[in-house]
Amino acid sequence: MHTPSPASPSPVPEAARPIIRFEKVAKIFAARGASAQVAALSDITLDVPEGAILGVIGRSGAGKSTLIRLVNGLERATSGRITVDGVDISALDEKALRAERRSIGMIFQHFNLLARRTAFDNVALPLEIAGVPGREIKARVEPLLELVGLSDKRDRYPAELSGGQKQRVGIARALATRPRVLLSDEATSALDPETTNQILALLRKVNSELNLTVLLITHEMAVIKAVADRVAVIDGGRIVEEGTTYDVFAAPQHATTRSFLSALTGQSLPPELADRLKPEPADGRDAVLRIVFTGSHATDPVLSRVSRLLSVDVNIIQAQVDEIAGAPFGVIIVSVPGDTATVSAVVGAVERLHLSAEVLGYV
Ligand SMILES: Nc1ncnc2c1ncn2[C@@H]1O[C@H](COP(=O)(O)OP(=O)(O)OP(=O)(O)O)[C@@H](O)[C@H]1O
Repeated sequence: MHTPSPASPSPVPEAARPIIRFEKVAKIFAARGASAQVAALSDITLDVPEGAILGVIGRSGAGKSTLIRLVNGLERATSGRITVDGVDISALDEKALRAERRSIGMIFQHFNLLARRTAFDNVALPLEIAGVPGREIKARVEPLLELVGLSDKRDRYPAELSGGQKQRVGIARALATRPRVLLSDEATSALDPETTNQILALLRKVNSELNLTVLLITHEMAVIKAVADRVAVIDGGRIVEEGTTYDVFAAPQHATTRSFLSALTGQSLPPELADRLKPEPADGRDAVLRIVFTGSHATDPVLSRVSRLLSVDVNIIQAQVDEIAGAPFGVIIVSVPGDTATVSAVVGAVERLHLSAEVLGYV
């Protein structure tokens, strides 16, 4: 049951310098007519390390779009500071902001291509606006079309392209001015799963080949799992959890994170079992445990060791081995006899093998 990720991310050193920084940022939308004011973001402090792909995940209305739009100045912060490569975006006037946007590429859910321009001319547009001479435009656009795999579609109009091809044009256009960072606003939400994986693989490719930092927003944990080195979970305008994708998947701390993770296969219980699960132990009930296998221990024969060591029957209910950020990751749901002594012996034995075990309930 191995789900291949689009590409294996290369680890970003923990100590990489932050290229995008949010420092105590708040955004309040003013009241209008009968609508009250909205605190869209509160106390956001977040670093995006250079060369990383950081994914921000949250439900509808959590503040994701507002957060990403602050980075290229499409929204202005009410308080706090946002810097991109040391430049304080919140302090720029409109003219300086337009110049700065050349170093901040952006791609969109609905691609935002100009219908009357070919693929080539869409990619060329930001260069035309920047006053780059025609010959140089050609020399820059052609390799970009090649990079995104669209050389043979250069003269096609958006209406003649598939969703995935349109997003490839969007990516090439975002890269035209050689940005240092790329913002991705739900770039795969309008695409089917296979095309989503291809576009995520392309993002990973441009991230590693161009050392481009990517800040993406999404409402899908599968996107985070496939492509992000780090993840920030946003809820009600606040970041409730942040860390490497691997650590957050292995040990989610916040209820919102857990609920996003439960949508991924292997994390949640089969519904029939979930319905029967009781919070308290009782005579004759078995305990249901979730054991998470990570890193170098992901493929250890832990269950047979625990079973042999403690002479306990370990019954596997569900098992999945996967890959997150290029490293193996497994989730196994088991049941064991539910008496307190056995449960704590099993949990202790699993933890001594450097894995984590959580009692989900009793059946
Ligand atoms: N221009 C605006 N004026 C007033 N309120 C706004 C404005 N833009 C966003 N909001 C409010 O700010 C909050 C956060 O919105 P935002 O669009 O950032 O959320 P989101 O996480 O991107 O949601 P979705 O996934 O649905 O796009 C919401 O309550 C929204 O109604």
